[in-house]
Amino acid sequence: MPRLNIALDLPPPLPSLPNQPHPSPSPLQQLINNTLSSTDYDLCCIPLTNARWQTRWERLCLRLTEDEDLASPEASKHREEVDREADMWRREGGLSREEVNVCRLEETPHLIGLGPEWLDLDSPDEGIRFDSELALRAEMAHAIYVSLPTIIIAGPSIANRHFLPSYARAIAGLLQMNSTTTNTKISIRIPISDPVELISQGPSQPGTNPTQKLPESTSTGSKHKRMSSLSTRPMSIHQSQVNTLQQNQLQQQQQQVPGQGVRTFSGTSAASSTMSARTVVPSAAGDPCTTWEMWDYIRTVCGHDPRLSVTLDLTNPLPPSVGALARWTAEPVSYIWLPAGSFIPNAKGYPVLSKACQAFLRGMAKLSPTYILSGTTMSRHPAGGPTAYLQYLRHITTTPGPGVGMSLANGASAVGDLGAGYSDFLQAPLQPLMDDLGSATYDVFERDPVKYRQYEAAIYLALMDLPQEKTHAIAVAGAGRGPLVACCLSALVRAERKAKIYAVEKNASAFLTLQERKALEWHDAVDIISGDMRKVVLPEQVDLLVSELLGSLGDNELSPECLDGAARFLKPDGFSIPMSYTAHIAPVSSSKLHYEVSLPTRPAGAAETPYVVMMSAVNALSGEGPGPSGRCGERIQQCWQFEHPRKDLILGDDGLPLNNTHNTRSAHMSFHIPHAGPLHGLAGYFEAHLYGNIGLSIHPENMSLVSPDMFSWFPLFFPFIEPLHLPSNCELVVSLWRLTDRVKVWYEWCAEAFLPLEEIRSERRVSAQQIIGISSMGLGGGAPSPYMDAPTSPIYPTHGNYLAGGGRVKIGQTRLHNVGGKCSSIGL
Ligand SMILES: C[S@@+](CC[C@H](N)C(=O)[O-])C[C@H]1O[C@@H](n2cnc3c(N)ncnc32)[C@H](O)[C@@H]1O
Repeated sequence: MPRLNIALDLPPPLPSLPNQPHPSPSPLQQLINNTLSSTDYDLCCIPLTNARWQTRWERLCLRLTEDEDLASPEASKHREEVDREADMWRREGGLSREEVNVCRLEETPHLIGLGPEWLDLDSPDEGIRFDSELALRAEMAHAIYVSLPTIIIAGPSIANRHFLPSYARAIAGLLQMNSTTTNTKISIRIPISDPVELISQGPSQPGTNPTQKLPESTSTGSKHKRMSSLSTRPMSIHQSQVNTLQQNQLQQQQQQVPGQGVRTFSGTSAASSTMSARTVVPSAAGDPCTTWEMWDYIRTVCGHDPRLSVTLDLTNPLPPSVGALARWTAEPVSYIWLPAGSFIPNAKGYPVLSKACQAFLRGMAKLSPTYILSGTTMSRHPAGGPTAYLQYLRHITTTPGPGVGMSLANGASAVGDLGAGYSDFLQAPLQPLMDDLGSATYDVFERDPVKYRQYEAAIYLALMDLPQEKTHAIAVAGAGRGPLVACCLSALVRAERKAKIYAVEKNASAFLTLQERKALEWHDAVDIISGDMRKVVLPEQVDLLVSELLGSLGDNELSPECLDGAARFLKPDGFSIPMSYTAHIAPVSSSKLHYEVSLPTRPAGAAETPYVVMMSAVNALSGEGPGPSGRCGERIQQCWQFEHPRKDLILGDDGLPLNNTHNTRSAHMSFHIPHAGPLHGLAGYFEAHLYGNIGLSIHPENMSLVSPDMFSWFPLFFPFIEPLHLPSNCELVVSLWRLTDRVKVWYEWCAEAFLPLEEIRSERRVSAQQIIGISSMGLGGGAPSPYMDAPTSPIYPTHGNYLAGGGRVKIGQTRLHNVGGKCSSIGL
């Protein structure tokens, strides 16, 4: 496993600023250098600014409480002066020298900067929100000035979900600062879980501590005891609406029967009349997603900016659900914050991580996050001292073990060095029919011993079913540089059968290699024929038609069309190897792949094109089982099948089918989505039945049984232009078509999301009326729908095929992608 970076959150005190001109190195540089040279840490992490900045900001931006404000003439004069100073600061912005911990370019290369914890971008107090944003912009400007590689910004407050839009808008604004010139990245520190949600959903992971004290901000909703000094001004219409809304919510909450209501969590800050607004987006039992949902909201508002990432904070307990954890493997997690408190003591008192946490970190390794260890000097564990955390973490991150989530990276372990650099890299699928492959591409194919072993085994079994005394005939259609011809020759020897082999290849360059092999190795045992298998004529009919024209989805390199043309070669009782193949898909989430397909440098239509991808930072969204409604299929579902040879086709005089309609296909599949996530695309796989019990498979759940360690094919990725947000326990209906005209074949795809009524009405989720109540709680929202309990509600119809097995509420859909093959197609 590659070595991952580990950073030390430097404990206070930090060195004071230099007191002589241009010291080199500066005191901070010296501290960083000493730390990195005397330990095995790679980076250091410190707050960008210090307590003086907090003091000044609070003095300028917060109003004194009535107790503090003596209302004397001197006091109000003083207040006026401070207000003036505050407005000057609001106009000019900026930090002063003694307020920053980092002030020189040379100090930042090995540094991660922390933004202030005390800023409140989502405060219930509108003035505090605005002044927090101004303050953070000053920090960002400084971070950009000193070329800080990353600034980690404290995440939004779980208690203030209602004001998350303000938080996200402020971050979007930061990303715009010097956006064309700066490399400074922003990482949002998001807790791995919301302890309140975990407690309400049941027991936590063993080795974690669900009862630990909630962070202050979680329970109060406000980080500041005072109000904003801006709040002394006339209240905006928005703010007064928010206040009314919150009061209504509080009343509703008080009227609700305990245990059945909308979960709100509100508290008043000590001296503020403004309330917090913990509006929990309802999550299904077993899917703690509050904190992920906050991140999802922020990055969506920020347009999936590549300079924005997550710092996943493991201070809170891990959610007990593996699926809830696995979603982070498809997110841009650049940092993992590991406080000493997240370790547990082993029998000898050394700090170790729970088994669940180890598995989680191993699963995250594919994202190459940097770990930040904090609180290591606080002597929380009896043995090992401050370096014990680092040594243990190095051990965990360099030794392989089971990780969370299903691997979608077919053959990734077998491909080894050959696959280096392929992770999440988008490759245009090969078009071996339209294009002529280069020798280097054939070379890569031929390095996979498993594929040819399977073919040879299948050919051997087929030969064993032929009589020994006769001389048979075999056609290898699409022979390339000849490896399948070699497989046939070996199988003939093993099976003690005799056969003439005909090798057909349309790539004139590959045909040169075939000529050479015939001259030097095969001689009369093999006849080579140059041309398209749909047109060439063989001197005799054959017993076996061997081909490998399979793409990642099976049929996407036009194996069906080519083999329709080559079926003429077969005797009436002849066999094709492969005999059949199937296409399979699963809905996936991957912000990396979504970002890659959406890059402005890609050609038009790039986001409506299927790609071959060795999937790594990808999470499967679908779950096993039928879902709450009983309507859904497996986690990875079969779309369709092709069989060869087809005997039911009407053929023309040339022996070819009159048209290609028989090769069109359509599939409509329902998937259960147990854990909320954004749908970014579909992962496509194939399985081929070669002969007897021999096959090829890149289906993630079957590959290790059917053709273990085969690495010739990576999955196909069908992207969605716009991610579709899927809530937990919803149903996703995916439609995929294989279409064709006279000159090409193409795929079209789209998806729809539904929330089953069973789920909405289930005891585990809030009642349907409450759902409507929640969705209408935004400003201007009305009362719960009067149609809710009507038997033939237009919102929740309960009859008709479409809703067979119970109703469901449509919650979203994508557009149809690649209509008419306008963005991608495969030439016939
Ligand atoms: C995926 S490669 C397989 C090559 C080789 N059989 C192997 O397994 O390594 C497919 C081969 O079929 C050839 N091919 C594709 N369509 C063909 C057609 N219609 N007629 C003849 N050859 C074709 C391509 O040029 C290419 O060499």
